[in-house]
Amino acid sequence: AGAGPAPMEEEEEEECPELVPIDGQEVERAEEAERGHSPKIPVTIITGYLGAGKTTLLNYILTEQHTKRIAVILNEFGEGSALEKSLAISQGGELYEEWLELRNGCLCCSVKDNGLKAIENLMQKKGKFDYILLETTGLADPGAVASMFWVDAELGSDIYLDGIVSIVDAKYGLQHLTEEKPDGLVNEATRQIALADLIIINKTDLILQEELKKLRTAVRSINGLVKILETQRSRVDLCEVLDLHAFDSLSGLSLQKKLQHVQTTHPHLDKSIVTVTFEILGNTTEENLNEFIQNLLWERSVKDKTGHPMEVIRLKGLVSIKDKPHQVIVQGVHELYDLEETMVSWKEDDERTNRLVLIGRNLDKDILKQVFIATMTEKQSWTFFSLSSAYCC
Ligand SMILES: Nc1nc2c(ncn2[C@@H]2O[C@H](COP(=O)(O)OP(=O)(O)OP(=O)(O)O)[C@@H](O)[C@H]2O)c(=O)[nH]1
Ligand SMILES: [Zn+2]
Repeated sequence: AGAGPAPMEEEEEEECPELVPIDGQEVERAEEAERGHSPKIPVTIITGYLGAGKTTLLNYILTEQHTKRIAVILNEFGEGSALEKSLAISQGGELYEEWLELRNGCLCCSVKDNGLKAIENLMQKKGKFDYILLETTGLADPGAVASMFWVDAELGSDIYLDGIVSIVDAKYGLQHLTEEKPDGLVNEATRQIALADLIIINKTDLILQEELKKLRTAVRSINGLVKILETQRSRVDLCEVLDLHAFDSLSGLSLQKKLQHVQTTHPHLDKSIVTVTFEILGNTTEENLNEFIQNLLWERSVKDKTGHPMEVIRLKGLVSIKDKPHQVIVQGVHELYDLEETMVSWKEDDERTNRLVLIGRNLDKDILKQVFIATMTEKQSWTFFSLSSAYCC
């Protein structure tokens, strides 16, 4: 197995946006209010294996960030089923804490039925938050939680998913990645890396440079697209963590830049989750693109050479749809996906192209390319599917 691609953050110095001054925010709010709606509130999901440093990161953010009113939702599982969740709100350095009562232990269901409602109620009582941080339990699949917020945004909620941040324990990260699961399931640590929009390798004080390099290579082999930071005590530049806009069309421009650097990776650890990326010139149609994605994510009918269905955990891309003047961003998390037109327009017809990045298992680049090309050229029978659909256990 070759090494992963060169870490892109070294080539591509992404400028850190300045924090918006308060009066700027107020102007923005006033404008929004005039238009009759308040700004949507971002949710950042913070995931990572047990003890990786999630709470340390939350506390760091709460102490560093003074201009935003941040609500923190902790999804800590106790001994039995989690019947309560603690919700902390920070304002001007003070921390309020409340307990949410949840009907069952499943965060995705309970937040949906009850948690989001609880957040809304709380906002009515205490005034709006500017930001929500959600710490998942170390064993959670962030995909389920992410899907929920993502779907909810489509349904007109005033909360939207901003990004998934995964913290990796520098000392035990490699060990977590190699953990065997029954039934050959992908282990949690790997899943958390595959889904992340940002990875923070924390506790670098505990390991040698050589070990850190190994871990970085393993992380990169799983997710060829993600930005990787290394920290101690989860101390990061907040602009690297907050307001990533990883799931909306605003990420169109930055994704375009990133897609230039991402490379297909090679299986590194046993569970062979890899990143596959390819580019195909030309136009596709919305119907054909939907069919391609649905065959992949829903039907699982796209198989590798040995007949195993390809399993996609995360999907991102910029594609060209016939007759659409702008690039279209494709986003997928597990079975959920979404197409959205970006602000980036195609300058000339001869540069129209489709770039996809898939993270998952049994992914075969050549087969994927062929299937994509086929859906571009063949006339598919017209079928109606809604663009995204809610999934929940
Ligand atoms: N040596 C070292 N210890 C750290 C670092 N960051 C956090 N810790 C410690 O690691 C322990 C776990 O950190 P937490 O922030 O509670 O981790 P967590 O991911 O929230 O843990 P759970 O919620 O239990 O899954 C705490 O004792 C922290 O003080 C670091 O960079 N270096
Ligand atoms: Zn559920």
